[in-house]
Amino acid sequence: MADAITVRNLVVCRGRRTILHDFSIGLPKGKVTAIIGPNGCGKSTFLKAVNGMIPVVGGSICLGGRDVHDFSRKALSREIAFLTQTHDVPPDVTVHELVRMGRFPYRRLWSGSRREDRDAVEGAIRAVGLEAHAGQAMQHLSGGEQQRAWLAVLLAQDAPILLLDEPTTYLDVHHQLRILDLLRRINERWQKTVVVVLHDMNQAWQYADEVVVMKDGRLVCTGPPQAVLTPERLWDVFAVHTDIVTTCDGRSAIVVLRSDVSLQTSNLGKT
Ligand SMILES: Nc1ncnc2c1ncn2[C@@H]1O[C@H](COP(=O)(O)OP(=O)(O)OP(=O)(O)O)[C@@H](O)[C@H]1O
Repeated sequence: MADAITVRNLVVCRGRRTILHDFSIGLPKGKVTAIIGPNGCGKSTFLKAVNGMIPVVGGSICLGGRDVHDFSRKALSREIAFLTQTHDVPPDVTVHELVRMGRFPYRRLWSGSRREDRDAVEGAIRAVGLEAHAGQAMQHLSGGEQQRAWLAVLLAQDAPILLLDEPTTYLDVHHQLRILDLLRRINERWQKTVVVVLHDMNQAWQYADEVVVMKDGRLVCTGPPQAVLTPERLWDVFAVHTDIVTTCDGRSAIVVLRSDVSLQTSNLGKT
């Protein structure tokens, strides 16, 4: 299986701190890869580096043999669409106007709105189920509706690689699964490469072809969910006791039994 993104010996620093240490990985083309790891381990930093948004101190990040830093911003946006964790929306921008911004990589100077742009925007709004809100200002939408609007921007961008940083934050459980189903469908129908940061290990278990486990800015391991998300590893990485159970529909799932309370309570008396 070819890699859509090849990362070799990546080192990223923020200020004086090294956040990613000698990080090497291949993210397989046409697959759904979930990245999991504790808060602050460098997941967002990794996605931002892949999207060429932050400087790297060492190593390389290549798309089809070409370093991401050799692409112009517009050319890279035709290859990678990135849904960040937080968003700033200019006041009074409607959902439709926002999603139209996803077509920026295809705009030419002086060209008006083309039919394919309009189709892409309307298709993306439909895909996330926001048709009824298309004319509404973003600031009047709920957190979950706003999140779906941002996802529509990503879909309208129509890049072969989608990077998503916690796309299910703010969503109720129904919409979380709807978004993950949608990503799966997009992946299967158009063979897009999806790389998604998830905190819910069961979502990674169910939706990902590959899971990347990170800790302290380093790669712990990568592989199919069942091989990677073992109770032993989840203990090592998250300090939680888990079990793998069979559900009533014959599938398997991870159950979190308890966290290592002793680790937390032993610190309570310290100031
Ligand atoms: N601009 C910055 N300046 C300084 N430190 C930063 C900056 N951005 C991130 N960091 C630090 O880098 C580390 C990794 O942050 P990052 O956001 O990549 O973690 P994460 O794994 O995505 O965390 P979370 O699960 O909480 O979203 C954190 O300790 C964070 O404080």
